[in-house]
Amino acid sequence: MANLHILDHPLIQHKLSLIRDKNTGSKDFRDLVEEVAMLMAYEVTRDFSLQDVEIETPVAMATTKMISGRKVGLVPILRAGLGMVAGMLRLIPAAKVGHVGLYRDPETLKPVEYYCKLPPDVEERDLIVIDPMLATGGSASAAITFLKQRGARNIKLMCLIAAPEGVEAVDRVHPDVDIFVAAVDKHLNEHGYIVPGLGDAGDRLFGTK
Ligand SMILES: O=P(O)(O)OC[C@H]1O[C@H](OP(=O)(O)OP(=O)(O)O)[C@H](O)[C@@H]1O
Ligand SMILES: O=c1cc[nH]c(=O)[nH]1
Ligand SMILES: [Mg+2]
Repeated sequence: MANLHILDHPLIQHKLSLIRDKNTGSKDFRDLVEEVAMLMAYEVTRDFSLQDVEIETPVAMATTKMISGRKVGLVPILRAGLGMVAGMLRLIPAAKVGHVGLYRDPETLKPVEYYCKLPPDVEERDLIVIDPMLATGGSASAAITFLKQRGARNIKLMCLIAAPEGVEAVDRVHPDVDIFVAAVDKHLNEHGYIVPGLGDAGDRLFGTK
């Protein structure tokens, strides 16, 4: 699939194994999710354009490069997407953060919206939707649809772990969206959980359950 990018850097894969381990407690889980999000941000921003700038080093004038004026927005899907925000802001500190609150109904597995607060100029920004888990794809698809309804056009999706079903679902509804993941797992189980996955990302981040 042309718009699926699997980020297989050794540091990302090593940390993802620790995140998956059921014996990793909430504090380490949070730290690792933040670190992996930061490492993934490095790849997700690879296509940012550069412009020449003139600077004076202690030795000479130089023509060098800086990121050109695109504005960036991060859009975590609540709750679990919050765990990835701080790591991404370490690399993209000028980004504004919008929040979309969705939970997945445990019976129907359909997303239910409960919150949406976005930067006012969302249509001018390059948006990165973030959520650790892409399972059926319902939540990510719904979040991207909200953003498009509010005028956003340039949207990427970044998740730690995806199920093949979720990648296909997002690609079917939003073929214009590039999807960045650290791993595509085997399948979903009968409760809609990714196998082998990491369990419930929100519960593991925040110690609920
Ligand atoms: O691809 P889907 O089938 O929609 O599932 C993925 C969604 O499920 C999880 O959220 P959850 O509903 O558990 O909410 P939470 O983050 O508040 O725990 C996860 O963080 C995604 O948002
Ligand atoms: O495996 C899954 C699927 C949905 N949400 C999670 O947190 N984990
Ligand atoms: Mg959850």
